[in-house]
Amino acid sequence: MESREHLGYSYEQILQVVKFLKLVVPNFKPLVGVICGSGLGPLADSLSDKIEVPYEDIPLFPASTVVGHGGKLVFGTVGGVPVICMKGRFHAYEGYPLWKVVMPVRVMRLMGVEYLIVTNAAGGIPSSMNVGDIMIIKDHVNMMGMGGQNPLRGPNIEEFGPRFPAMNKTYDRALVKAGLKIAESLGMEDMTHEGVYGCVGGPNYETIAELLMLQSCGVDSVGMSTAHEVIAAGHCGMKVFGFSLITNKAILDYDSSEVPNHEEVIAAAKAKEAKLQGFTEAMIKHMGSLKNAGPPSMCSCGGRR
Ligand SMILES: O=P(O)(O)O[C@@H]1C[C@H](O)[C@@H](CO)O1
Ligand code: HPA
Repeated sequence: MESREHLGYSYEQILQVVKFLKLVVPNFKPLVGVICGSGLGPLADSLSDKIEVPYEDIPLFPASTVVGHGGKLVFGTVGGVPVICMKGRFHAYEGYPLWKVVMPVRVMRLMGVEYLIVTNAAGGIPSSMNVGDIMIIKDHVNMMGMGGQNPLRGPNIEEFGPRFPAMNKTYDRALVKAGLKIAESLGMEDMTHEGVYGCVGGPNYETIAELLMLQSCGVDSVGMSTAHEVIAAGHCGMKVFGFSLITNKAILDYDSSEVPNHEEVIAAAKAKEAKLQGFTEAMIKHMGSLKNAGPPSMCSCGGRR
């Protein structure tokens, strides 16, 4: 066969990472995976009985290079629910190919994760969204994917999922509704929205014309991550819940004197640390209760696991 560009880790390489982690945390089967967005690493701090593994100690793992992304896998529990947390994610703009960006999602799946919580820092487009609000993600527009940059590009690994996966059910509706209810029960209803996340490549923030285009496409929050992880998670049958922390308002006015910057992004995340920890913990407990009550794994991963 004609040779093709190298497009990812093999199933065996991902298993190799899983085998390493199972030696570090024997008998630990996480139900929930959490990916912490920019400045949102403290979401991992509320885990009990924590075991932290720096990315540099894990075979084949990329390194976190962005300020506000810690660079550790954290294992622990929340209300008795076993959780694996990525304190620090990888972005395409760091120079990583997308198959590398999503490798930890596949590792999580093979460790046993059934529910994935993705979080991010993002710019808020509707004027009703304020800095410090959260937006529960009901769907995404993946600008990078539409240009052909997709973490599933290349040979399909059948053990994870099909060649042509559907994406219309990937943000689990029941979890979106549960998230809205949980936010209300925590007194967060005035700061909680439901909307569509738009993924751009970064690392520059958007021009005004780009933001206006995204707005006209139905995008409510804009960021530089998440969609790739969600695609990989949907491909291997995970149930996904996600939220954006609105760290800055999209600037749509040519005469505005404001300029978006990463410092304000980190500061906005710091200011909401406690609330977001409480919200994420409640979502994890809810996922634990679904597992106890409901039917077994919905994963499409078959074969060799
Ligand atoms: O990892 P996330 O998507 O939360 O980080 C956002 C996007 C860029 O990495 C950075 C820009 O400030 O924050
Ligand atoms: N645009 C893109 N990514 C972001 C933003 C933004 O305004 N804020 C935080 N991450």
